[in-house]
Amino acid sequence: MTDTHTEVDNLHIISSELLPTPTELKQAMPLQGKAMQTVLEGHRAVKGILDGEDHRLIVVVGPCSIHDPALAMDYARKLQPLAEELGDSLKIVMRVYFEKPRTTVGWEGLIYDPYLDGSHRIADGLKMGRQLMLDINALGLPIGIEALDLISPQYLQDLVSWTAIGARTTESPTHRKLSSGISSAVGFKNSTDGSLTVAVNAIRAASAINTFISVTEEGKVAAFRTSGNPHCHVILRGGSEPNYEKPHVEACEAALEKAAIRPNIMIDCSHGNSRKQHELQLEVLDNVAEQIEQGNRSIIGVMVESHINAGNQPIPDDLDSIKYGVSITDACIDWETTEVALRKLSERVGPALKKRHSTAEQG
Ligand SMILES: O=C[C@H](O)[C@H](O)COP(=O)(O)O
Ligand SMILES: C=C(OP(=O)(O)O)C(=O)O
Repeated sequence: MTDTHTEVDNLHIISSELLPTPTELKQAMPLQGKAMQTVLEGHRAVKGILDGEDHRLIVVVGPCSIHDPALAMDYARKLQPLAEELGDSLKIVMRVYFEKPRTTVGWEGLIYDPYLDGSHRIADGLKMGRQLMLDINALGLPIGIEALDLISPQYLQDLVSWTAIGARTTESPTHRKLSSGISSAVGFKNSTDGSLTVAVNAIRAASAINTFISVTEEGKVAAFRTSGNPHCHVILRGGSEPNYEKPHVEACEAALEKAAIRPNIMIDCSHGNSRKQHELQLEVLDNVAEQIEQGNRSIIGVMVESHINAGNQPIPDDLDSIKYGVSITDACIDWETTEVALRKLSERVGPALKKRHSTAEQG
């Protein structure tokens, strides 16, 4: 502790460890070449969809959490050709979630605990995370994350094409301020109890000018002033009951219109909407496709939790016995199911998306 330490502060701090600065990490692992092009194109496409200039549907798909970079690359190598194949109708963004918000306690993701053993080697987690994000972007596959920690974006956010604020933090003023300065589009989930108002309020807050305290890329504390993020949208993820069907979507449209916010809605097929049963994501996806076929104009994207193999597993005591390609957080659908589901989605919504775009242009 420093010499400003008194007998009444830091009572519960056991230790602290300096981390590399964001500049140090970025200089060692710079964003350049194809990876840079992927992020630029990812921003452009996602924002174009939210602005109604690009007819496609955003599909944020991938593991609930990343626990093994090599495995994440195996998944990315499967997803990238599919993203290219379906690129006329779907803008596929890989879920690369490595900060996990827990309801109480549990493994907190690759950045906070990269070795899955409670050692919390954050410096290694940041390095592993940045390298993985560079590698996925270098394949031409854009990345979506959940922004949970308020400082880690300085290390990683340049690699992100779409950002979520989770159900547990949408009401948090500091996450709203952070979002107002994030360069990518940001989706706000409804809260875990199903409340939509917090997400609508979050968009209002994040699109406004804000000031917040954080660290600079050189690791100094600074007050950051933001211009507000014009590309925010709602994510309906269900609560105690699902909220993806037409009446929920219409209620969400009305709430957004009342708040003078462009009605852009993403449907999370997982979480409360699947009642945490991974196979039920397919029913949600079918329902969304039907809504779009029937003329829905506000659904701009879907989220799907998918991995190489289905289901989930607890983290075993013996880490060598962890099952390959299976989630260690929420259960996911497997790759084969994902591939079929996304092809079917593309086939079903492709013509309807083009039609809604051309009628919007005429109108
Ligand atoms: O998406 C993952 C989980 O739903 C979220 O992190 C909460 O997990 P928990 O309720 O298992 O802690
Ligand atoms: C934690 C997540 O979702 P939610 O915030 O909706 O619970 C998630 O998408 O990983």
